[in-house]
Amino acid sequence: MKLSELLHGIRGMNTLNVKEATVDIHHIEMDSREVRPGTLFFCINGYTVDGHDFAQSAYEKGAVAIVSERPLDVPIPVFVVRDTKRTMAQLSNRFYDHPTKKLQLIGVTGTNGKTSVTHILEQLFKGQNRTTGLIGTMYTKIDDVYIETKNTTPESLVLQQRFQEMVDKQVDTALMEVSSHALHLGRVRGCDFDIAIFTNLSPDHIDYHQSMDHYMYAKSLLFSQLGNTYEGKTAIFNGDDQVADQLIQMTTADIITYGIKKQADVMASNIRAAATGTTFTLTVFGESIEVQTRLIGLFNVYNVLAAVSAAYVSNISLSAIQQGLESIEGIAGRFEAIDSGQDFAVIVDYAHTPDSLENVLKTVQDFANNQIRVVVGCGGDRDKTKRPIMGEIAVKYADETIFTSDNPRTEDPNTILQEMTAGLDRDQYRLIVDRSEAIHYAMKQAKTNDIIIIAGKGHETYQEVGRERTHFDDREVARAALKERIK
Ligand SMILES: CC(=O)N[C@H]1[C@@H](OP(=O)(O)OP(=O)(O)OC[C@H]2O[C@@H](n3ccc(=O)[nH]c3=O)[C@H](O)[C@@H]2O)O[C@H](CO)[C@@H](O)[C@@H]1O[C@H](C)C(=O)N[C@@H](C)C(=O)N[C@H](CCC(=O)O)C(=O)O
Ligand SMILES: Nc1ncnc2c1ncn2[C@@H]1O[C@H](COP(=O)(O)OP(=O)(O)OP(=O)(O)O)[C@@H](O)[C@H]1O
Ligand SMILES: N[C@H](CCC[C@H](N)C(=O)O)C(=O)O
Ligand SMILES: [Mg+2]
Repeated sequence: MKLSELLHGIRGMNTLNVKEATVDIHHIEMDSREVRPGTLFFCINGYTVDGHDFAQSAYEKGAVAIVSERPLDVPIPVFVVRDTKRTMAQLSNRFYDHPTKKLQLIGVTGTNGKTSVTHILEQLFKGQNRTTGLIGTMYTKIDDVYIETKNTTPESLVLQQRFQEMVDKQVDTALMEVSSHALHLGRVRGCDFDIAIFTNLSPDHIDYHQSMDHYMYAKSLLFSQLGNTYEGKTAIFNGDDQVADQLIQMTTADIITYGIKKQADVMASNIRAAATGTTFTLTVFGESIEVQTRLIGLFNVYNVLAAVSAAYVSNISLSAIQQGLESIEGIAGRFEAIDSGQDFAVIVDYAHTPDSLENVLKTVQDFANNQIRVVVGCGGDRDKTKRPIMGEIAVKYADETIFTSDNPRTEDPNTILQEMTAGLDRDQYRLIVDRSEAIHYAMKQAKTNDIIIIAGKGHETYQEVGRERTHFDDREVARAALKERIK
C-alpha cells in the first residue's frame, strides 16, 4: 500500500513530498524490534518507555516512514499526529482492509466471565459448523490454530492483523474478550462489533482505573461505540447486575437482557445445581426448553445465558443451543477438576477477584459435605485494594485457608500476604509463601469428601517473580501432590 493511500484523510502535520507519498508500506509496527525493510513505525509513548526514543533504531532497521506525536530528526517521512495510538488503530484497520466488516464480531466485556462466555460461544458456533476465531486471555485461536498472546485484548495493530488472518482462513464468527484496559487505551477502535455482551461489574483493576466509576466508564465504551453507524447491532446485558440500566442508556443498539432474578428476555429458572453439572429451564423470548450443562455454579448459568443470547441473535435455534450446551466439556482452568482417583475433590479455578472468589467458594459450599480448603494469593503489581477483601472472603467460606503467592511480580510476596491478611486473626489462616508447598500442604491435610480449591491461576502455566516467568501449573502440581499422597 502506498504511504499516501494509507494516510489519506488523516489529520496531522506532514512533511511528505511527492516522492515520499509513493513509498510502499509493506508492514506496520509499533515495536522497533519488529521493524523490517518497508515498515511504517508508530511511536507510542508507553507506561514504561517512550517509543519515540526508538525512531532512529526503527529507521536503521529499515522503517520507511514514521507516525509520531512530535517532529523527529530521522531521514524518512515523519507524520505528526495528536495521538499515535488513535491513528494506529485507524491505520491498522485500513492497512488490513477493514477485516471486521467481513465477519461477525462478538465482543464480551465485564469483570468476570469473559473467557468463559467466549468459549461457550465458540462451542455453540462450532456445533453449527461455523468457522470461529477467538481472541482472549488464554490465546488467540484461528479455527483450530493457537497463537500465543501477551494481553487479553491485544493492541489495535495486532488485533487487526489477527482479524485479517481470520478472514483469510474463512472465519465467519470472531469471539473476543474486550478488557477495560483495551477500551480505555483505544485498542479496539475501529472494530466493527455486531454484538457486544456485558457480563458483570465488580471491583478489580482499581490500580489502573482509580475508581469504580472510571472502571464502569471504560466498560461502557464498548456499548456507547455500538450501533451508531447502522442497524443490526445488538447489546446484551446481564439485567441482574446493578450497572446494567446505566449501560443500556449508553447505546443505541438493540437490547437483549438476560438474568435469573429480574424479568429478562433470556432467563434461567428452576435451576438444579449439582457437583457434576447444572440443569435449568431456559426461556428465550417466552419459549422454554430444558437445558443441561457440565458447567458448575450459578455464575456459569449467567455465562451460559450470555452466550445463549448471542447465539440466538446469530440465528442458532434453541434446539441446537440445547445440544451445544450439553456437549461442552468445560473450560481450562475454570472450575477444572483434578481427578487422580482420590476420595476428595480438587478444583483449580481462575478466581482472582473478590467477586469470583466468593462465587466459587459459595458454589463449593453448596455441595460440600466435609471441609473446604482454599489455596489462594493475589497478584503483585496489580490492584492492592482487592487483597484484604479476598483475604476475608477466603476465611469466611473455607474451613482452612492457605495464603500463598500468585505472580508476585516486582513486589515482595510477604508484603502481598500481609495485605491479604491485614484484617484477619492470626489463627484464621496459614501462610505458605511457596505455592507448590502450599498445594502439597493442602493435599496432605485433605480427608475423605473434602474439597480443595486452588484459586487464582487457572490455566496459567507460569509463576512470575520479579520480571521472570518460570514454568508453574497448578494442575500439574496438584497431580504431583496427589501422586505423592498415594505413595
Ligand atoms: C499498562 C499496559 O496496558 N501496558 C501495555 C503497554 O505497555 P507499555 O505502555 O509499558 O509499553 P512500553 O514498554 O512502555 O513501550 C512503549 C512503546 O515502545 C515500543 N518499544 C519498546 C521497546 C523497544 O525496544 N522498542 C520499542 O519500539 C513498544 O513496542 C511500545 O510501542 O503496551 C504493551 C503493548 O501493547 C502491552 O503489552 C502492555 O500490557 C501489559 C503487558 C499489561 O500488563 N497490561 C495489562 C494491564 C492489561 O492490558 N490487561 C488487560 C486485561 C485485564 C483483565 O484481564 O481484566 C489486557 O487486555 O491484557
Ligand atoms: N459470570 C461470572 N460471575 C462471577 N464470577 C465468574 C463468572 N464467570 C466466571 N467467574 C469466575 O471468574 C473466574 C475467571 O473467569 P473468566 O476467565 O471467564 O473471566 P474473565 O472475565 O475472562 O477474566 P480475565 O479478566 O482475567 O480475563 C472463573 O475462574 C470463576 O471463578
Ligand atoms: N488479567 C488479570 C489476570 C490476573 C491473574 C492472576 N493470576 C494475577 O496474576 O494477578 C491481570 O493481569 O490482572
Ligand atoms: Mg479472560
